[in-house]
Amino acid sequence: MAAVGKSYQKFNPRAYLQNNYMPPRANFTSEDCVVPWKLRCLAEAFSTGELHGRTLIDIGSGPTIYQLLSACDYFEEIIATDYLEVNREVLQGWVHGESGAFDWSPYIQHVCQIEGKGEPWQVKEQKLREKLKKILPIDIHQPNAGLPAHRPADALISTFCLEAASPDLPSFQRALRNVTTLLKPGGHFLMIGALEESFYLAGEAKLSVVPVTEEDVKEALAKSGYRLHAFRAYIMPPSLKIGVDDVRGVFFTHAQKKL
Ligand SMILES: C[S@@+](CC[C@H](N)C(=O)[O-])C[C@H]1O[C@@H](n2cnc3c(N)ncnc32)[C@H](O)[C@@H]1O
Ligand SMILES: O=S(=O)(c1ccc2c(c1)CN[C@@H](CF)C2)N1CCSCC1
Repeated sequence: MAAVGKSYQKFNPRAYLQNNYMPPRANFTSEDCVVPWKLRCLAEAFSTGELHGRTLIDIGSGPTIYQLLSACDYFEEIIATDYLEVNREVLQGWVHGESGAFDWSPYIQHVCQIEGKGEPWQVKEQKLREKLKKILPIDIHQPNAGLPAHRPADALISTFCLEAASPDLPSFQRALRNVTTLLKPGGHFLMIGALEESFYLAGEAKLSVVPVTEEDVKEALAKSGYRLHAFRAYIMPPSLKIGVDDVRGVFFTHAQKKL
């Protein structure tokens, strides 16, 4: 794992955000685009009311918060985590409303629109800032993902982390087992990730990704003691392949840790 950690030392959060979360690659013009698809998967999962409680932990948050927008109405506290201090600092900057922080308002506006509650986006933004109580270091390859002893979380979320931080499939499966120890029995886990991706760029950094298929993800979840509620896949259109990665598709999965 030392090699993975070393490769992340050159990870540039701003380049990463540029490559994946800014127009033209990231756009909301059509519900068929991948960003609306991801946000809709998350909004629908939380709208069932099945996921709620005291604490939600986001595994490998990176410099992004879009993945937490639909969660903030259902949890008292949200804990973001990342391996890199540079990413934790970017998140802290957004929480504090620092000038120069990434503008997530298009994402917040879109989520308010699809949630259909008439919630002003500034209200949701402030709510998430208040709920984002901790931003902690994490290493998914360590027991308990290296987090300090903590009451089991009521739910976990993770987006594009496990496959992007694991050199091979056994490592991916072990990492899932490690993060699962953070989740209470009966707790829910929402994961979004890359299908059959082998690399991605983030400035100077070229990161290796373990290519996973739908079957690989389902098998890993079963091995970690989850019951699968939903699995959806989005196939990346050729227009979105611009060289910053070789992702073939995106998966969304909703799983529940067996009692
Ligand atoms: C592709 S980014 C995903 C960021 C964000 N969740 C998103 O949806 O865009 C992968 C993240 O995994 C983090 N990471 C790398 N190695 C890790 C490890 N061993 N444990 C936990 N996170 C790690 C990186 O710092 C990076 O923020
Ligand atoms: O949401 S995405 O599907 C997305 C978003 C983030 C990532 C990937 C894909 C693939 N590489 C990951 C590296 F691990 C990061 N998307 C890619 C097309 S443009 C908008 C963002």
